[in-house]
Amino acid sequence: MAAEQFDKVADFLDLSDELRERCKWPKRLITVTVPVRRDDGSTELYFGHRVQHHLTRGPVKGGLRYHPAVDLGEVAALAMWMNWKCALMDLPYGGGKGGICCDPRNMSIAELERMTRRFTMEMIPFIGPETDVMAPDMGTNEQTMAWITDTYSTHAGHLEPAIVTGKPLTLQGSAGRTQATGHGVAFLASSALNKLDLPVRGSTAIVQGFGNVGSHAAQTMASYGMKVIGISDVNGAIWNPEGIDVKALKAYEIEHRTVVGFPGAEPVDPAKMLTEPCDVLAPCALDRVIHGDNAGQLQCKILAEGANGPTTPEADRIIDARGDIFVIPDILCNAGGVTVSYFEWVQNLQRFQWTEREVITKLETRLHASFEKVVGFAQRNNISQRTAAQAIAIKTAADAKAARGMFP
Ligand SMILES: NC(=O)C1=CN([C@@H]2O[C@H](COP(=O)(O)OP(=O)(O)OC[C@H]3O[C@@H](n4cnc5c(N)ncnc54)[C@H](O)[C@@H]3O)[C@@H](O)[C@H]2O)C=CC1
Ligand SMILES: O=C(O)CCC(=O)C(=O)O
Repeated sequence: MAAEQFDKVADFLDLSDELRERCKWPKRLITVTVPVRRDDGSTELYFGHRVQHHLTRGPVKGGLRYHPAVDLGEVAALAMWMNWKCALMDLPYGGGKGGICCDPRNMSIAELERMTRRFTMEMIPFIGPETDVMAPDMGTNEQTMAWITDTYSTHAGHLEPAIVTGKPLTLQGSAGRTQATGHGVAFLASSALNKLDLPVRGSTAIVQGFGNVGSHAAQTMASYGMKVIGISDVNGAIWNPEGIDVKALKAYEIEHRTVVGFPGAEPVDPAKMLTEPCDVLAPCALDRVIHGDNAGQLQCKILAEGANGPTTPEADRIIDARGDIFVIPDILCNAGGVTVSYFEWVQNLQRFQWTEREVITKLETRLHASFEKVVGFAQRNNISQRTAAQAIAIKTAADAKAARGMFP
């Protein structure tokens, strides 16, 4: 998907063959084996990957994912998208992504800690505040980042907070980082409603996924007065046409580790939920959930892509031909996370702390500017908003490569 999208945009930009090759292929692909002692005394081997797409514009930045579907190809695609996301948001970074093929839901906290520390040790030659700065993604969280900070800092002989972002506040994490991605999704969904002259208050939303991104997107949408009528997670989906009490759902989910069974809503088929009528559909979990078989049935006005890669190229073609859905493409829609990660890294390098209000204000200013840039570019060139976002980003990256010159 990432390569197909790239080729389309490279054609649009008329990139030279040399720049096309240099922009498309990742700089470094690293795979390590991670032996982990399980709690029962046995040892299991996991495969960990980190792909550093480009270092042309600065250190690479991007999350670390723990999921059974992780493989090198997936990580490479996610690293390429991170590259465009950072360029679109004008962050001084290239893109990177990492992952370990494992099922974190079937591992104890002690096993997760041992796996994270061993992976970090294997990565030490390749990461650093000026080369590669990881952050949370699916299946990882601020605790994972704390273990990475500790392992790296122990090796360095001093605390190195800028080695990762998305850390706990006690380890110089940034105010606002935990909610940043979901906040950005909701903020941009409300910007899109404004663009379409639809009222924000009382508009309806369906959110797939209730993890870091989905739960904060839903909570922020609810705080804007939007009605979140459907929410799903890996175990199932729930529905309430009057609007789900998202705060109460969060408390329920913390206790039960699922949204299923929440007393303030009815169960609904998770696949069918995606094609129900609503103003905003926000896929905030997996990739490729909007595909050739359901794109024609979508009844949303706005598709706010909180997840990375939720829409296949085939679905894109169907949505483009329909012309009645306002797409906020992933590299813009979920860029709130990496933007506040950048703020965290800057604060860490300066040994300085900003308030949550400062962080959120700076975040919204950047998101608003990029949103307007993408929507305007798409309109002027009569292209989709995904192609517009990627074109702006790929041109930025290609111009930086060209400015640095060709090979020595
Ligand atoms: N955490 C972050 O700051 C950022 C995350 N993203 C992307 O957002 C997406 C979600 O990431 P996080 O929220 O961090 O992960 P998470 O691990 O915190 O939550 C994932 C959620 O997806 C749900 N889920 C898994 N399989 C599902 C299925 N088949 N149907 C419905 N729900 C399902 C899980 O139950 C959980 O609620 C990923 O694509 C990630 O790459 C993008 C930008 C930043
Ligand atoms: O916060 C970051 O550095 C990266 C977040 C991420 O992995 C993403 O935007 O997909």
